[in-house]
Amino acid sequence: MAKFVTNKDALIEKKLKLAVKARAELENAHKDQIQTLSNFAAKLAVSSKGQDVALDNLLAKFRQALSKGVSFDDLAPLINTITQSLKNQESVNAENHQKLSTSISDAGRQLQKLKGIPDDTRRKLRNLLDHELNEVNVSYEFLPVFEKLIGIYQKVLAVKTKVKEAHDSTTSQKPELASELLTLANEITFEDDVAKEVIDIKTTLSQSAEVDVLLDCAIAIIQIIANSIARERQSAQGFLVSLNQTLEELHASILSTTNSTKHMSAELSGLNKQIETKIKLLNEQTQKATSISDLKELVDGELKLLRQDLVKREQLEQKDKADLLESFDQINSRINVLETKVNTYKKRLSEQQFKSLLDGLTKLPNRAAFDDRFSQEFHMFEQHDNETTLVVIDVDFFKSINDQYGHSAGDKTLQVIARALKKAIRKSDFIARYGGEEFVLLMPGMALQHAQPPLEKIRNTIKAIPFKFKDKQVQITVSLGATQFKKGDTPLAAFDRADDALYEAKNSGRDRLCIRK
Ligand SMILES: Nc1nc2c(ncn2[C@@H]2O[C@H](COP(=O)(O)OP(=O)(O)OP(=O)(O)O)[C@@H](O)[C@H]2O)c(=O)[nH]1
Repeated sequence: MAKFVTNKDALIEKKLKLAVKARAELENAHKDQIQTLSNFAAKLAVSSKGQDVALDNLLAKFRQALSKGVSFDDLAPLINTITQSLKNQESVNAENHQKLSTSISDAGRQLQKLKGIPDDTRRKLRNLLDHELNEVNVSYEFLPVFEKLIGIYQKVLAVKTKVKEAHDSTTSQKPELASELLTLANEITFEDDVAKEVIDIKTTLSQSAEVDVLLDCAIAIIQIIANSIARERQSAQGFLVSLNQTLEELHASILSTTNSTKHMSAELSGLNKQIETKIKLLNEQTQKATSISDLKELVDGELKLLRQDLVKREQLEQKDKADLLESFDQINSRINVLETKVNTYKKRLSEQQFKSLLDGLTKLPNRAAFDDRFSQEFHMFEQHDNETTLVVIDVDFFKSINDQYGHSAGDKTLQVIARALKKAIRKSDFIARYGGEEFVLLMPGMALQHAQPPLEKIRNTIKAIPFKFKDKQVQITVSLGATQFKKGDTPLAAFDRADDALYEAKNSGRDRLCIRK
């Protein structure tokens, strides 16, 4: 019996041991599973960290629950929520993937539209957009595509920056230079045959301030001036040559007259001597004559000879006179020719001088003429206290006329305004084009206090001109700044005062007259 019991106990003990071992193995397996699950949750948390804060929190909670040994039943709702959140994340990821693909594609296509991309870069870009981008399935695969696209962008940028730098260095803007050249073009009076060329240059200058364009214009202006100087020099040389020729002819005429006169007088004195000798001989012979008939015969013969000599002498004298007269006539006509030539040249010179004081466009006196007259009037004021009003007149918004209707419309406007100004002032006043769209008016003998009505009249006259551009009625106004010479002034101070008054007129709304005492 004891043996039976022992055997039974041993069996139970064995079974128990087996059961304990199995339980331990089960517990270990469970532990392993929990560990694996925990590791998985940790990995998941790391890999999806930052995508969604709620998912991050859920996964952290899950790992905590696992490490605390919460039962699977308690974990089930958490796992459900996580699964749902992961699903949501999936669709967000798919959407992001699509967005990323579209934005890479858009960026690339935009780049493709640029001109001047090197061929191999353009090829790489095409391949990236047409193939490589389509092969991307998961977001991280975008990274190499991105890198390539950025590389292409950098290359294109480098090419474009170089081109722009080169472009910038040659096409920098110099508006002050443009305006100086325009003033120069306005001040020089050109011959009619280059007028069109000058208008074109002025149009270009008013539309562009790029250094390249300015250089072209400057060269064109220099060429026109050089041609005009060459023409002038040629004509001066021509004049000198013909003057020289005429002088030589004159010299030759005088010389030949003197020679022939000398020759004639030698012939005449020879003839006179001959006549004298004959008379002397006749005298001697008459004294020697013995009879009247001898005498008669002798005298007759000698008288005949003498008459011949006298006729010859008379002829010689007449010829001498005629030659002399003819020669004087010749000299006279040559002198006349010379005089005409000199007069023509003198006239031409004075015309040139006059021309250089006239503004080519408006035909009003130019700035040089104004400066001259201004200092004269100022001098008169200093000497005689002559009351003189000085006015600066500027066309309002003139630039916009050029911009909207073209430079030649602007030129025409200036001509019309200049004519109107000239007509509106007194005979004793002096108006000049100071430059651009600015005019200056000197009113000698006019006190500032009396100048207002005529100046307002001028302003209204200009305002009333019915300008029409491109079939559009356009009103053009001017602003005026006026002052009067006063004791202790310098010309510059007076001018600055008028200019300040103009500035005030411009700043207070234009189309008005402002006065500075
Ligand atoms: N057509 C033409 N334009 C000229 C001439 N001389 C100067 N200009 C232009 O006149 C314009 C003057 O412009 P701004 O000085 O800005 O003055 P504005 O447009 O009249 O404006 P405000 O004076 O301020 O009322 C510039 O665009 C010059 O290019 C010229 O002889 N003919």
